[in-house]
Amino acid sequence: MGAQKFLHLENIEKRFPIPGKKDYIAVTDVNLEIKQNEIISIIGHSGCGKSTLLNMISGLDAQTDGYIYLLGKEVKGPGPDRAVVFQNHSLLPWLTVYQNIEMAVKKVMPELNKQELKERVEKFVTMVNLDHAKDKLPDEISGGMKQRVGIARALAIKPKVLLMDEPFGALDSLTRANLQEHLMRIQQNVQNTVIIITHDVDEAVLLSDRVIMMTNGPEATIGEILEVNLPRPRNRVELQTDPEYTRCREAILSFLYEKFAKEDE
Ligand SMILES: Nc1ncnc2c1ncn2[C@@H]1O[C@H](COP(=O)(O)OP(=O)(O)OP(=O)(O)O)[C@@H](O)[C@H]1O
Repeated sequence: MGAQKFLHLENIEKRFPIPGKKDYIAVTDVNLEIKQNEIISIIGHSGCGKSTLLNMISGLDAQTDGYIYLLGKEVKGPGPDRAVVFQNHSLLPWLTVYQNIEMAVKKVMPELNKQELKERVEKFVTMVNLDHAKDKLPDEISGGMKQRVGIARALAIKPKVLLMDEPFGALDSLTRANLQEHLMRIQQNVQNTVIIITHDVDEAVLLSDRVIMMTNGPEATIGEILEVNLPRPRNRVELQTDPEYTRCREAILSFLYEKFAKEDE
C-alpha cells in the first residue's frame, strides 16, 4: 500500500436541484490531492464553484458524487480538523476579541485547565498582533483586525486544514496586503495546510505553493494547476521583478482572460 494521502478529493460532483427543471451541475470530475503544509489557492470566475468546493471540504455541504478523504478518513460533515475563515468575520459581537477565541478553544479542547486555556488563547492573540485589542468588542475594532481575530480563532483550535473563503475580499488593498503578510508569517510558524479561495491573481501567486484554476460553470472542473516555485519567505516588492512571479501571473491571467474568459464579468 502506498503512503497515506493527506487530503484527497476523488471524482467530486455537486448538483443542485432546481424545482421543475434539470439539476444544476455546479462542479464535476474534481480530482485533487493536497499535501500536508501546502498552501493552495483556488481561483476562477464568479460562479465556477469555488465556495461549493470549499463547503464540501469543510463538510458544511455534501457532494452528490465522489469522495473526500482527510488522512484516509472520509469527510462526512464538519469537524474541528477543518477550520473555516469567511469573508465576513463571523465573530460573536457580545464577546471580546479574547473571549471569541477562548470560546472556540474551550469547545474543541475541553481537556485544557484554566492556565493552559489562557496560555493558548494569549498565544494566538499575540500571533496576530492583537494584544492591545484583546479586551475590545468586535464593533470597536477595524475590519482587518476582525479578520485577524477570525484567523487566530480558526488556528487556535489546531485544525489540520485551514479553509479560507475570500478572507481578504472585503478589505481595502493596504489592509489586504497587511493580512497577507500576517498569514505568511503565521504559516511559517504553525505550518498548516491552507486552502484559500481568491479572485486576486497577485494574492494567489504571493501566497500559494500551487494555484488551482477552475473552468467556468456549469460543470466546472479543475482546468489547470500551476506550481509556484518561489522560495519562502516571500517579499512582495522583490517578487515584482522575479521572472518566476511574472511567469505565474501570466499563466493565471491567460487562463482566466484568454482560455476561459467570461463575458459577463
Ligand atoms: N443552493 C444552490 N442552489 C442552486 N444553485 C446553487 C446553489 N449554491 C450555488 N449554486 C450555483 O452553483 C454555482 C457555483 O456557486 P459558488 O458559490 O460555489 O461559486 P463561486 O465560484 O464561489 O462564486 P463567487 O466567486 O461569485 O463567490 C453557481 O452557479 C451558483 O449559482
